[in-house]
Amino acid sequence: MATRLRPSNKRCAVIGGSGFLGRHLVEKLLDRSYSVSVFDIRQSYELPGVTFHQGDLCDKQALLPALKDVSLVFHCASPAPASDDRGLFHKVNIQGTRTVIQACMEAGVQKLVLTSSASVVFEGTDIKNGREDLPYAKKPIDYYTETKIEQEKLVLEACDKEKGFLTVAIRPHGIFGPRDPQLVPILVDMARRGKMKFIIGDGTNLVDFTFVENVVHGHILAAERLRSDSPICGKPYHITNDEPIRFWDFMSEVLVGLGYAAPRYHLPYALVYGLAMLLWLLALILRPLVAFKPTFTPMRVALAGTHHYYSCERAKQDMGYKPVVSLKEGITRTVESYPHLRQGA
Ligand SMILES: NC(=O)c1ccc[n+]([C@@H]2O[C@H](COP(=O)([O-])OP(=O)(O)OC[C@H]3O[C@@H](n4cnc5c(N)ncnc54)[C@H](O)[C@@H]3O)[C@@H](O)[C@H]2O)c1
Ligand SMILES: CC(C)CCC[C@@H](C)[C@H]1CC[C@H]2C3=C(CC[C@]12C)[C@@]1(C)CC[C@H](O)[C@@](C)(C(=O)O)[C@@H]1CC3
Repeated sequence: MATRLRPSNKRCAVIGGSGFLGRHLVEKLLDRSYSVSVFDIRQSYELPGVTFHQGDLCDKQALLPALKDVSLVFHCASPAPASDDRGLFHKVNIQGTRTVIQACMEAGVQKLVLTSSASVVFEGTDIKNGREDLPYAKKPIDYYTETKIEQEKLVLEACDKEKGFLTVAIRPHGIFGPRDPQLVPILVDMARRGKMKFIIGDGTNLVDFTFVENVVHGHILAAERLRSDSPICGKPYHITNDEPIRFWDFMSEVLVGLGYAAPRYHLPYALVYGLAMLLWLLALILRPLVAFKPTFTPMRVALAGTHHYYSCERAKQDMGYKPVVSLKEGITRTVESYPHLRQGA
């Protein structure tokens, strides 16, 4: 029996759909009766109704089959920030994104929603209620952010109403939630290694952490409002929980929720940042001889010791965005989703 084709505007592809954000996005799109194809370099799950295409997004011929009869593409693939692999970031986030844009145009895709990052404007100094018109960081702190800036520029510049190819960039910050691979697991690993006894700085710095379902909600809102007469074409949008929280209160709530002690002793921010820079340089110099990855990178220390929270007023105004899960509920659901990371597990 022929499968009933959904209207073209309900046929989408999620590039990076095997990842943390990607899988939550796929699940919500299925709930909203989209037909979904996933393109990813790895397959991390199976879901009824999802067509998986395995390949490297840098390979256009691998990409094109996943974009057949698709009108909407979500691009949420990226190498893991912790890899700190400059060449890989450049290959995937810059050259690969060019390939994604070319493939979308060749395949007749009408809408491309990019998952960017609020940190494209972050240079390691305080940002309080930052708006989207802040300039891109001239000195990004790490290679990941350096390539996320170029990636966002490529996608927003590709927006062309005449050609019927509309793009928008979503800038989440500090995504957390069930199945997150890089925040809670790394935090717990540090706690288990006795590295979470200290608070970097005075502990009062406010930051955004965004529950993953709110990020998904923002992506789908943008996709469904992306039309040639919409104000969102070719623009970036912060999507946050709209509840800035003290960085160290968030860390403590997650750690205590999982049975670990909260950080207690303060260390001067400048001292820790200077040490992190020294360690980074040492790792760079010794890389040909020995590969080691410092836990306290300059980016992580900067994120831990400065204010960095962003206004999502533009998303509220242009897309009617508001968070669907509160920070408190998000933290509770996240802690409950990691029984294997509990102290003593
Ligand atoms: N996690 C956060 O806090 C956060 C915050 C802001 C923005 N982002 C952005 O959100 C997106 C998703 O992040 P995540 O946390 O889900 O990461 P993730 O690592 O869980 O998912 C990324 C996915 O991309 C895939 N991928 C990587 N290279 C690929 C390639 N060459 N070809 C095909 N697939 C490839 C990976 O296999 C993975 O499944 C990324 O673009 C990231 O920059 C993440
Ligand atoms: C106390 C330690 C120094 C920090 C321990 C927790 C740490 C592993 C996370 C705290 C903030 C997180 C974060 C990202 C990764 C994990 C943390 C550093 C992030 C760099 C992931 C990529 C995103 O694009 C990001 C830059 C963003 O804008 O959301 C993230 C910023 C926060």
